[in-house]
Amino acid sequence: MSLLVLNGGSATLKFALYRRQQVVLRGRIERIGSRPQLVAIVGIGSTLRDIAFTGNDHAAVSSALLDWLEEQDMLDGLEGIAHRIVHGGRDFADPVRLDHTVLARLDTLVPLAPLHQPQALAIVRHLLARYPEVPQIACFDTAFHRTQPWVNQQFALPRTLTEEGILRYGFHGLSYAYITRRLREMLGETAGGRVIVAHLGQGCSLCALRDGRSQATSMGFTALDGLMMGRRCGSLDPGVILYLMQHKGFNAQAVEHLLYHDSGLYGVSGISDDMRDLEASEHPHAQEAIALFVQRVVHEIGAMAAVNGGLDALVFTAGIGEHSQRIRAAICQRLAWLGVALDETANRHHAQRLDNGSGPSLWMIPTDEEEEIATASRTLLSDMTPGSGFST
Ligand SMILES: Nc1ncnc2c1ncn2[C@@H]1O[C@H](COP(=O)(O)OP(=O)(O)O)[C@@H](O)[C@H]1O
Ligand SMILES: CC(=O)OP(=O)(O)O
Ligand SMILES: [Mg+2]
Repeated sequence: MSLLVLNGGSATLKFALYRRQQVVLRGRIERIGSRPQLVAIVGIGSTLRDIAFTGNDHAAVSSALLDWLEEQDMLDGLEGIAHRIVHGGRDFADPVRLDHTVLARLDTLVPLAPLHQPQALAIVRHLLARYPEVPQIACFDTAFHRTQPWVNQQFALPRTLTEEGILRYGFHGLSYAYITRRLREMLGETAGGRVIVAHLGQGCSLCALRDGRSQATSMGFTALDGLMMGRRCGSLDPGVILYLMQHKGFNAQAVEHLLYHDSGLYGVSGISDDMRDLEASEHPHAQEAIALFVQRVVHEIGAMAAVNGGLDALVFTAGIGEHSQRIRAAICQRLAWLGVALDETANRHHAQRLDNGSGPSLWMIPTDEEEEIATASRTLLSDMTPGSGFST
């Protein structure tokens, strides 16, 4: 029996195939929307390079992936497909079986996550038609934050709007749940301290944890708020949007494009949304984009430390957090006031433990959203398919 996990990002599709509880195959397809390309595959002798990507959207790319997996006999005994769904709104927190009724409710959240929700739901619809008997499960990026204290979920807006669900939801919850589990395995009781996790990837956010639970996070109603990202600007004075609409002729669509596609590292550098390209560039605008990125992270870590009343541990994860020694060093240097002291050799070698023995502990922990999705789905799947072995 096997479980396929699909994690659709704005321009990526990550996948992992589990047999029992072991991952037997995983990989990622990047640049969906322009030139889909398989970047890495682990766990099987052959590669997906021979895959023909005839279409260029998430449903077409997932279809090509499924064709290939079938050809390799990898889907024999497929008993479930589990998805990362970015927005669960107020109604969805626990993993849920996807059917057309649930999909219709998740459709209403598309405007709150236009980079992620429509792509993921298109994949689900495609797979429901293709494998009608295979249960599909949604795991939500918002779920981990739903237990936050009331004050950290509110905007200072009129209550009527709050009651309609205009709240701070927060995202990257599957990543934070995975990191929390890893910290607990590594640290035991001390993992319950004042922890900040910095998920710095294409999307970036912070989470303040206490007793292993989310206390506050930098993303809000949508995945636009908080840190500067690859193409998203993060926190912005809402007055800027009013000004653009009232005086510069921007309509809602133009604002959406500006905020989700043209801003962030890409907009400030004018070069790339990818930290690797900016680090390699000597152009002053690339260096300024990096400086602003670090400034925003430092600023928001200060806020998260204030929420938690101090800092016992700081974790870096996701693409930039896992791979950029330069960004980690620049952030840690600016956090000396919190007692943060980086071991530069450990940082250069991308070691798991990064502090020099004094101050808060510092960590680099590769995230694994697919593993979290697989774990979160198993109980539901075992209830649906008794004897399947999903819970064993
Ligand atoms: N070696 C590296 N050095 C610096 N940044 C990197 C490196 N590898 C990846 N990144 C950054 O990580 C980003 C991708 O992060 P990732 O967490 O995989 O994104 P997502 O899952 O949201 O698509 C890239 O856009 C790039 O900015
Ligand atoms: C929610 C979000 O921003 O996700 P990603 O980092 O995959 O873009
Ligand atoms: Mg991501």
